Amino acid sequence: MAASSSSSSSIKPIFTTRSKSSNSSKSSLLSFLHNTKPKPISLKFSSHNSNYTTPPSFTISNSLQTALETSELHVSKFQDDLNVQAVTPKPTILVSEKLGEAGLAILRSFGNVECLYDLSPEALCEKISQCDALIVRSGTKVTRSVFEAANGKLKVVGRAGVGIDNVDLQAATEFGCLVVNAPIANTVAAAEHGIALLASMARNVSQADASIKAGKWLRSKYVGVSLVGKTLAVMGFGKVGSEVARRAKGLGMNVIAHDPYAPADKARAVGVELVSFDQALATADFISLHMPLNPTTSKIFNDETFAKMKKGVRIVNVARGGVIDEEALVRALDSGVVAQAALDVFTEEPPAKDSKLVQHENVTVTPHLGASTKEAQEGVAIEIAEAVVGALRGELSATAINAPMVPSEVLSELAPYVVLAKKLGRLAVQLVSGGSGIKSVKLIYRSARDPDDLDTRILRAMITKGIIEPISASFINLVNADFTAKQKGLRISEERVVADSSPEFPIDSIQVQLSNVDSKFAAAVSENGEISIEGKVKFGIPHLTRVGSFGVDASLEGNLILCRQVDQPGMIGKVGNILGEHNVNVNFMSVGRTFRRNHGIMAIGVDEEPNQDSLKEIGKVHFVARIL
Ligand SMILES: NC(=O)c1ccc[n+]([C@@H]2O[C@H](COP(=O)([O-])OP(=O)(O)OC[C@H]3O[C@@H](n4cnc5c(N)ncnc54)[C@H](O)[C@@H]3O)[C@@H](O)[C@H]2O)c1
Ligand SMILES: O=C(O)[C@H](O)COP(=O)(O)O
Repeated sequence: MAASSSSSSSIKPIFTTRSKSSNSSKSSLLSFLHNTKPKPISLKFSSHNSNYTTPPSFTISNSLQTALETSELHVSKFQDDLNVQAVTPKPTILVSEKLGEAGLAILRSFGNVECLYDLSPEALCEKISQCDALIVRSGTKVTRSVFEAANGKLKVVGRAGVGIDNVDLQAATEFGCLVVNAPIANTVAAAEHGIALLASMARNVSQADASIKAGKWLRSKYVGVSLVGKTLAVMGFGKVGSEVARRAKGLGMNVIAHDPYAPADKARAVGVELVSFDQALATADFISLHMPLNPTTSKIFNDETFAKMKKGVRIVNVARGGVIDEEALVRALDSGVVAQAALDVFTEEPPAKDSKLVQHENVTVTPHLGASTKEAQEGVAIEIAEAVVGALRGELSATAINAPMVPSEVLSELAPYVVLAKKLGRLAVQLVSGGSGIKSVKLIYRSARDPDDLDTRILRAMITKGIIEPISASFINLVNADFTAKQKGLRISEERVVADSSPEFPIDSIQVQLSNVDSKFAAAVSENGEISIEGKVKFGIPHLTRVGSFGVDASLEGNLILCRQVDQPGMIGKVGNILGEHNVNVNFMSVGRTFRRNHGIMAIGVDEEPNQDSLKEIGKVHFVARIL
């Protein structure tokens, strides 16, 4: 290799990416979920990825200062000995409503648990800034003020139950706070309560009970109606609705259902016909509500829709009070359009003592007891405690409401690509010249897998995080990456390219393209005028494999120097010497060129971060510097 001695070079040749070499830092996906100072939590993945030789336990460190994090991924030989709590300060978990003992025991084994029931909104706001996690049921309103008062400390809100209408999800997302729920454990309890209300309403059980206790014996007043042969419309054919349908069929009812999102085959499997909203209202003798409360379902049962119902219809609501316009229901009861209603839930809980609806003689009420069986409460407590502890450990939750839900086996497989994704995002943003604002990002995944068999949401979130974190004043995590990107006017699109390789590995390569921006490293600009970089995972390690039009092979570990050069003998030696003189150890060099003796780039991996002097000197090497 020969270095030319001719002159006339502009000296802005070097682009470096730096990294924290942080084997000591045991930060985790939690710091990626919540980005305060890196907290030492280790993230464990199961070991079925054949890229690994030892059962992998990764430490993903997170440092805002570092431009490109490397040395982040390492295989711990002490995985089984790693006691998470020993390396993690105990998080504080506030439980604001009664939770089953089994769940509390799980929480106590992990953090400091404070059970403070019946906190006023003000007291909750005051307390929350000391809490890493908050666990609620339906009685605690987790408002924007709570997230504001948390001052960045609150990492996860756990809803011990299904409905998350009492949590301001938008605010949670903006503040990067993960929300998880416990969607499974109370399904049967809610369905059983629905059936209990249905039967007791039809047979006037609660009214008759009250009258007999008041010393009366009114046998003819409380003649009921039969269920068998009647049509029940289940509104919302999800977990609870389908269980109610199953049970109602067992009672000999004809069951129809309305749910705009339920698959017809799921209904068919239960022997239920899916019908339109209006059809359900017009046909049903009984209507049972099982949809969530959200802006589209709020007061969906109102004067107009009651008018479409069969006269004398009977309504059960174990979903949410807010799906009914309660004043309209009183009018429908008074006019006889609705013969009876059985309600477990109310717009305001508890409802006003003089509520006309509650006091109505044709209304049966219970105080939001749907989920209140011993079995369901123990189950919910365990379900939510595990979800919250998992989130605090940095694991992605399968019940996350405002973040991609990634099953653990998928996460395990994607783990090295998650690291690659973040590094590519970080690298891409550093290639942009100072004055350019990034507006459009394209992510291209090359994979032999069927698109349905590859969930890229977490990769997209990681690349987005990598790109916007350095250009954002607020902390960015998986929860708020997309939101913040949108706020910044960043358009992110994804493309899948079918690769001709083995589907054994989920992804061949990930390419990040930034369009309509100038680059401080001209070689990173592809023929199409975009900043373009591509990476692959090789033996579990993220590699940079393409910069602009140049193929390279640089492990994204340690510090990386990228420089443009003219391909000719002597270049590697020259640059290597300069680094050696500055006591910077080179651990690899990769040269990419379009064709022989033409322009190329050099990717140099170094153990120590090179100082400005050494970079300047490298810049003086003519054929390294000249073409930049
Ligand atoms: N009373 C209680 O104690 C209690 C207990 C458990 C659940 N719940 C409530 O019951 C509801 C259902 O719970 P789940 O676990 O079955 O939830 P789920 O998500 O499994 O089911 C909800 C279903 O409603 C459907 N849906 C959404 N919008 C709809 C609309 N406009 N019309 C008809 N269907 C619509 C969805 O597609 C989904 O299939 C929730 O509101 C939950 O909070 C109450
Ligand atoms: O949405 C739910 O899970 C139910 O409404 C249960 O609410 P609870 O936890 O307040 O009983």
